[in-house]
Amino acid sequence: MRVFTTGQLLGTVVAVQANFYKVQLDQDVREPGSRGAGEEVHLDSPLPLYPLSLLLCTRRTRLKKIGQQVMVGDRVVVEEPDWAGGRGAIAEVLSRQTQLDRPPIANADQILLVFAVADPPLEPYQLSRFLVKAETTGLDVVLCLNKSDLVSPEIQQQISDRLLAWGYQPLFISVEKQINIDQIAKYLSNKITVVAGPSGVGKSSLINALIPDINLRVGEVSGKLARGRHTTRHVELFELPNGGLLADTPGFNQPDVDCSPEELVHYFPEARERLAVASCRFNDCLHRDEPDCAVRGDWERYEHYLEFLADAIARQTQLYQQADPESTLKLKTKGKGQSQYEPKLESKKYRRTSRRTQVQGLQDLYQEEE
Ligand SMILES: Nc1nc2c(ncn2[C@@H]2O[C@H](COP(=O)(O)OP(=O)(O)OP(=O)(O)O)[C@@H](O)[C@H]2O)c(=O)[nH]1
Ligand SMILES: [Zn+2]
Repeated sequence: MRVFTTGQLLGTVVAVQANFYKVQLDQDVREPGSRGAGEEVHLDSPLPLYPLSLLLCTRRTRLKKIGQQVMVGDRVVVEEPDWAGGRGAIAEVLSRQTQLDRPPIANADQILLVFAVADPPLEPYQLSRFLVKAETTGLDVVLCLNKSDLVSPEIQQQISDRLLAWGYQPLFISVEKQINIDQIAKYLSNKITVVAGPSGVGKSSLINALIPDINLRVGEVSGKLARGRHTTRHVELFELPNGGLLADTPGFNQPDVDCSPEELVHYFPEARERLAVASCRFNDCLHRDEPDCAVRGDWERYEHYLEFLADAIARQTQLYQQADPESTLKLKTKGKGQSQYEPKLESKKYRRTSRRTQVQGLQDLYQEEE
């Protein structure tokens, strides 16, 4: 445990409920030999209401005054622990390594994308969409394919080869047959991981397998536990037995890829690979039918790229129109019959999005299914 000064503790915010923050301390203060703050705790005294490594905290007035928000995943300094009551106060928020705004999660390291090889069938286009969406966050993407018990090793090899060409190495698992669950656990250890994937692929089953006592931890939620099904923006981090935290989120079906047309290409590893060794003739190439394009070619997902690009352009046009309905959009024609709406005046609001804003775009991953 990193002790800043006497009485200060370091921990991670694992849940936010109204103005209360559930903070998991870095070390269970009951452990013998742990220092600081724990002096008043006697191991033989009656058990407090709260586990000692978990404190329900408020936010110091000073933080409110400076407008410092506290998010799930935040690393915080806790003061004035009241061990008997399981309470404390957040005095400081350490600077964030990463930040997702929708859902609000600080310091996530990676996205665990869960799909199934069958039941529901693996849909390349849907998978592609999820992958691109995940790439827009800037976090690492771990792809795991569940229900491997339902297809032969030959089929698995075919899927694997295909996805390798996309730039991803899938991990085949089966929650039901307990295949490669320990492998997944290794990937997740000591990291903050956001779980995502369509409905019915086995996310709940996987989480239950990874965290056997999760039912106890989410005892207040009834029915299908821990999936946050009844809340839109509720995010909770669950502790993995071997260290690390898992952000469970509601399922989602077809996430919208909401990036600009220019940046889309960077979310395809295959295209990135091409651009690493060659350049397009034009700086603002959108890789459609421009001459001397380094990206266009016979890679499987090029078709997906074109479809997402059309969406991105349509969305951008709509944005411009919303920004200034009076503005006359002129249809700019490029090369052979290729056309695109461009505003006459560049609006400051819509200049190229920064990496920072890109990182905020997970919203659609977490839209609740109807
Ligand atoms: N054959 C097989 N079935 C599995 C496996 N893992 C999960 N299932 C089944 O798949 C179905 C869906 O599993 P869930 O864990 O509810 O899937 P989910 O992704 O959480 O679904 P949502 O809650 O709708 O997002 C259940 O009937 C599971 O029993 C597996 O490895 N093999
Ligand atoms: Zn190009």
